[in-house]
Amino acid sequence: MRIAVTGTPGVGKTTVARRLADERGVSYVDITRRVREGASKGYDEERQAPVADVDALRDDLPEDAVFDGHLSHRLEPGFTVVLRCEPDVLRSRLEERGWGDEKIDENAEAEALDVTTAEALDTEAPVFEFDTTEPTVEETVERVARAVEERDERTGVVDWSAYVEGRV
Ligand SMILES: Nc1ncnc2c1ncn2[C@@H]1O[C@H](COP(=O)(O)OP(=O)(O)O)[C@@H](O)[C@H]1O
Repeated sequence: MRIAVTGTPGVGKTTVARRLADERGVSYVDITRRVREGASKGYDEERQAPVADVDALRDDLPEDAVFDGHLSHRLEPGFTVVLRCEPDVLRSRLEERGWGDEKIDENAEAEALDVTTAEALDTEAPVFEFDTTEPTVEETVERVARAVEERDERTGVVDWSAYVEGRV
């Protein structure tokens, strides 16, 4: 089965996807890296990032794998895991990466507004949403693995509306 691990930068995709792939003994696919290394069509100057070629990405994926990337839910997975993180905690994770304020604001806002979850729900795959704010990495991986086994589809597990209201 193909499992997509998606969400805003900093929510924990790489950490969780690598461990999940290890546990399941399947390939780990870094989708963002594939875009950077050629699965792209042009360059977005404003975002300073290549524009992903989703069709090219989709054509070249193993049958049994865990996909890591904020686009991975668009690659027709069998199951989508959307990781979530409280926006202020997310801000500190992104600050640790040395990201600039504008990029941090943009991503914290997208997280607060459930952007990735809404996109994932617009695809065919069942969606499992998981909050990584409080639990340890180990707890998160265990819960995600169990949810995949049990096909425990669930969304609406977080509500960051207070964050949005605090900023209007
Ligand atoms: N429960 C958790 N699940 C995943 N990552 C977590 C969790 N709690 C804290 N983290 C930390 O958050 C950071 C997430 O980074 P990363 O996995 O690269 O995110 P992403 O791939 O979404 O950008 C890591 O430093 C990780 O250790």
